[in-house]
Amino acid sequence: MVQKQYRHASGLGHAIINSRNNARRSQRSGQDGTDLYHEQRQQNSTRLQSVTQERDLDEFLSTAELAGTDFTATKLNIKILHQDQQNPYLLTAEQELETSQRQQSNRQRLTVPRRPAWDDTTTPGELDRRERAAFLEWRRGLAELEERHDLLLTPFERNLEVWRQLWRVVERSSVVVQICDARNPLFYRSRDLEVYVRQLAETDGKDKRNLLLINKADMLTVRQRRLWARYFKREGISFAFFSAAMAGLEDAFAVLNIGNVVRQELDYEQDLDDVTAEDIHVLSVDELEALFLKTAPPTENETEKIYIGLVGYPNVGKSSTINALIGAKKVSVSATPGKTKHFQTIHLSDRVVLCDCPGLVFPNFASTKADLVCNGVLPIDQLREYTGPAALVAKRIPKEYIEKVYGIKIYARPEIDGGTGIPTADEMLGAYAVARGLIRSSKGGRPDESKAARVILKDLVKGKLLYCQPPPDEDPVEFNRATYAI
Ligand SMILES: Nc1nc2c(ncn2[C@@H]2O[C@H](COP(=O)(O)OP(=O)(O)OP(=O)(O)O)[C@@H](O)[C@H]2O)c(=O)[nH]1
Repeated sequence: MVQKQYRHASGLGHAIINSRNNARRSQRSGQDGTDLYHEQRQQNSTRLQSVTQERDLDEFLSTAELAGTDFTATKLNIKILHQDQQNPYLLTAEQELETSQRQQSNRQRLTVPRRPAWDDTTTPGELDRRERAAFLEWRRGLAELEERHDLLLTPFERNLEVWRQLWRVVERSSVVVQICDARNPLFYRSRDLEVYVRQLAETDGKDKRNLLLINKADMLTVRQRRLWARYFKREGISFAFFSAAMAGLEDAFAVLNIGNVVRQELDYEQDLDDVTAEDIHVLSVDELEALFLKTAPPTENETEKIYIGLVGYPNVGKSSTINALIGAKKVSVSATPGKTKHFQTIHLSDRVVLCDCPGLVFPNFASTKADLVCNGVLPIDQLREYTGPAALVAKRIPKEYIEKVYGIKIYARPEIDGGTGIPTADEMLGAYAVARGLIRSSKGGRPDESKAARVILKDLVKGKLLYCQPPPDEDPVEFNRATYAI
């Protein structure tokens, strides 16, 4: 029993014993026992460094068995974190890096299905068979990517009929507009669709162009638009900012752009110098229509119609954009994903015809399910595991901002008590549930965190709680600072 206790305490015990022995050894090594200066120095240096000490410390960290406690050592600073500070459904910084490297090396496998080749001799039956076979092959490739490489993908469209609609839109259009949500443009962009558009242009011999329309630009600050504009320009991506919500509200819309000029001067930054006021201008509907015409490849004559394909994930605002363009409610707008079911053509003017594709989720990488929920591609009402997405909200959006939006107070375990100062999912949800009186009757009146999560996550997706993802290599905290300072 005694032995067992001794073994159990070996890490910490050894660290202490070694340190005592070191001290004794150093005392003994003094020739005459009077060299106090050297002794002190030796003791001091033992305290401040070193290899031996690190070894003892490592041993301590790797063998300590304090239940519910995790250790992180940063240089000479040791932080003791409670395990509940790291949500098991989120990735650690190391895992994030590792996942992102794996994603990078498999990026070219995120394809959209291609329509197989056909000509006048192909019968409809034969084409149907080929399309099904090609589609199955494509699905197999993505399934393999998910399973063998352990990569999480968006819940991409698995209905061949929807992809057939996309094929028709892309074949028909001379400009393919991918509409993205400004809060995370790259998440909603399919690079491979752009490749497909270029390939089709080559095989069909009819020029086609790509355009990325960053909708919901009203959710971005001027600086955020500038950083994105710089990124897109450097990447050679044709882009434009738009706000379907503001398009009809002239005063609010004007503020978006007048604000630009004033604030642009105020927050002048050298490295954003190559971004012009035009690059970050939020287009009016007339300007958007003019951009479609300008982007389209030259036509043989002035009367030839130009087909503009509008493509995008559910809920990025395709219907709102079309409504803004046509200026009348001919297309219904809804907050429910997946409303637009069929490819429809809308004659905007004598020259411009819009081809509206059903909203569809492209294959793209995601780091966690929580990330998918926060980007609005997994339905919140059917959510069972809500702590991951809630923890992501609490991690990304400063506590003070959440408190202000809801008029609540959130307790977060302070750093001195092993916390991070950032609320955990439970701390944030508990505070919200208590403040709103969301109580679980079946659990003896305990706060209903699941209901709280649903409300908060829906507010995030709607933009009431605002978080914007920065371009690659930009710091998210810095990127969102102005939003949370208001
Ligand atoms: N803040 C803001 N919200 C917008 C904007 N455009 C659309 N929305 C909102 O985003 C939600 C989805 O808009 P829709 O136009 O229905 O989206 P959709 O892409 O047509 O969706 P599907 O029909 O499912 O394909 C609605 O709640 C809109 O009010 C915008 O420019 N700014």
